[in-house]
This record gives sequence, structure tokens and C-alpha cells, in this order.
Amino acid sequence: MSIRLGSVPTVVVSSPPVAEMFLKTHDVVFASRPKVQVLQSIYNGKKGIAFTELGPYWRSVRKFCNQQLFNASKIESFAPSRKEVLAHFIESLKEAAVAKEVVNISKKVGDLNEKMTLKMILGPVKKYEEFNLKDLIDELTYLAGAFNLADFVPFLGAFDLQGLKARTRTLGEKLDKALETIINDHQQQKQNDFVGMMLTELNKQMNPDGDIMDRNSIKAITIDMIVASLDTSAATLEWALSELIRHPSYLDMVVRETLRLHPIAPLLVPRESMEDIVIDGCYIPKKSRVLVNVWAIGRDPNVWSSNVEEFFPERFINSNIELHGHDFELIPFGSGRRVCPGKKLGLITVKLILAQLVHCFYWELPSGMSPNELDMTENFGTSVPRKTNLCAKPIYRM
Ligand code: HEM
Repeated sequence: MSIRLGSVPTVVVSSPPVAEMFLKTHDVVFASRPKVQVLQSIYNGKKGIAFTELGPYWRSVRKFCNQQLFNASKIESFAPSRKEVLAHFIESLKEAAVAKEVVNISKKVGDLNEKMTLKMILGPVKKYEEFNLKDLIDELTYLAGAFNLADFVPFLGAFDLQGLKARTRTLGEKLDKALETIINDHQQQKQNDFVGMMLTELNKQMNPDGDIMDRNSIKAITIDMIVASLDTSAATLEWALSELIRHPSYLDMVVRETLRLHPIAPLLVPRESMEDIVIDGCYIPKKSRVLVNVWAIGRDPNVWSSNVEEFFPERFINSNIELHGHDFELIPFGSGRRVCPGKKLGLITVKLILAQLVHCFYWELPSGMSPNELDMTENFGTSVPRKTNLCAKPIYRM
């Protein structure tokens, strides 16, 4: 489907073969990202990874992330830290079970994921509590996802009619203050977390174009990593546990089925074309925006048979549809050059926490509510978390 949002031609892709054409066959054309106006006031929108246009700088950062931060042994090296945070979490649920309390799982799981992730990215999280990083990141997620007229009618940018630019500038200053402290701490004491790993590259030339990993790159990449990992894993967990409470079933199939029905980035992260191209007979001018509607693909009866709305993990029995980004029926992590580099890590986090939650506890809904009565309304935006918090009573069973 082709539409025009303001002055920006926009293509919406809603079927697996067409998704494959954009994200695999012509991935190199569509692997850039559109400029998001508000993000220009955070290190010029050029220093991070997630919203940086395709070019030598992004390529070098992505290579560094793949090789140094997301390699299997690095992810494994954080296992003891994940287990430690998880043990505290299980203890607190055990106490709630003894007291027969209803627990706000959405909040608890969000806090747990936040602790696990921030420890891996920043190291000693407690030390940075004064900066309220979670609140700053929530504000950034809101601002980046807000419908900003200036993104579609660029001359309006100068007027900042919605006040988004001013808000982002203030937020940028707060984030910069926090990151200065974090980097200074890491410079005084060497650490093995993401920031520590990036500091070992500081001022090194990354490519023949002369780009270097400077202090602002470290700050912008750190922000991108935190934004990209907090709500994604937490919201997937919330949905998976909601579905598990309704349909106890097998973990792996459950996670695949959860991401089919509840892809956290329903339109992926927008792509932008770098040249004119004809796809499937349709002319797509340079600088078009591409939104891949994985939400619709996940609910397409031509792909998944007529029971698309049903949570039915058994559909994956004997199926070789995986989440790696090669099976275009199921691409919640995207595909191609800009595929989510954190997908392995996200899946480890989701499966580890989910397995503990269902292994150690039975879950009862409050006030005698039956599983069918559980509200499953989605809060549709750039990400799709549950509309209401998921609350249930843990009953310890070990
Ligand atoms: C269940 C969890 C997660 C989901 C569903 C998810 C989903 C996505 C999606 C759909 C994209 C865009 C892909 C495209 O354009 O084709 C993306 C990009 C990205 N994700 Fe994730 N993600 C998750 C967890 C994480 C984690 C844990 C991290 C890091 C710690 C992370 C870091 C990133 C980064 C840096 C990008 C931008 C990559 C680039 O533009 O080169 N994600 N993610």
C-alpha cells in the first residue's frame, strides 16, 4: 500500500513475499532510517545506532556491536549477573505468595528487566538511581514515537508547534549529565559492561572515512541500547505471561506465538529508501519511508490459516518457522541489515524470566476472575504493550 504522509511518500508492506522483497532482496536500498526531527537535538541524531542513516559510520558501529557487545560469549558472561537479579525477584514473589498478595506483574517484570539490562549496559545501577534513567528513557520513547507534524511537513520544524523540540532539548541535557557521570566513573575504574567495552574503543578510527568512536558516540549508543532493550523485552514478557495464564503451554512455541500476535514494534522501525526503485511494478522514489506491518502479517489468514486470532502455539509443532528474520511470516525483530542486533539477548531474557515465573508459581487472577475475562486490550503506538497492567496472585509451588 502506498500513501503520502505530508510531503513524505510512504509504503506499507503487509505480506510475507513483499516483506522479503524489501528486507532481503532489496535490503541494501531500504536499510537507512528516516530523520526523526526531535532526535536531531540528541547528538545531532547521527551518533547512535538505531536511527542513524546507513553509511560508513553506522556500518562501523553495527560491526562493533555485533562483534564486541552481542557475541555469544559476551552475552553468556552476563549470566551470573542475570541469575543474581533473578534470585532477588523470585524471593520477593515468594514473600507475596506467603502473604497471598496480588502482584502487579507488569511493574515487577519491568523493574526486573530494567535491573538486568542496565547492569549489563552500565554496570552498578544503584549508583545512578539519582538520575531516574527509566523516566528519562520513557520521555525519550514518548518524544521519538509522538506524531510530529515536522517529520512529514519539514518547514513546520522551525516553528516547533507541538513543543516537542524544546522538550527534547531539555531531556538531552539531563541525559548528557547522567552519561557524563557514567563515563567518568568508567574511566576511573575499568568495567566489563557495554560502556566499558565502548571506552576501550574511544578515539580509535573506525573506518577509512575518518569516523572515530568519540565520547558522544558512546553516549548516543548507550541511550539507543537502553531504549531498545527496556520496553521491548518487558512488554513481550507481559504478553507472554498473559497468554500463558490463559493457556499453559510450551515455552518456545509460546514465545513464537506471542510475538506473532503481539509484535512489540508493530510496524518495525521505519526504513528509508536511498535511491529510486521499482518493486513489484510499483515505482518508489528515493527517500520514501517503508513501514513493514508485522502486526498484520502475523494476523493474515492467508499465511496462518483461519484461526489467526487464536493463541495456538501448537501451530509451531513440526513447523520450521523461526524468529531469526529469515521467515518473513514471522519477523518481530525485523530482517536484513537493520535486523535487531539484540534479538538473541531479548529472547534469552524473555525465556529465562518467563520460565522462572511459570516454573516456580501457579498464577491466579484476582477476585475470582476467569482467564477468559482477562482484559487483552492493546495500547497501539510505535510499540504495543498491554493497555492495563497485568495483575495476578503468585502461588509458590516448589
Ligand atoms: C523482545 C525484544 C526485542 C524486540 C521484539 C526488538 C525488536 C526490534 C525491531 C523490530 C527492530 C528494527 C529492525 C528493522 O528495522 O528491520 C530493532 C532494532 C534494534 N534493536 Fe531490538 N528488539 C528487542 C530487544 C532488543 C535488545 C535487548 C536490544 C539491546 C540491548 C536491542 C537493540 C536494538 C538496536 C540497537 C536496534 C537498531 C539496529 C539498527 O538500526 O542497526 N533490541 N529491534
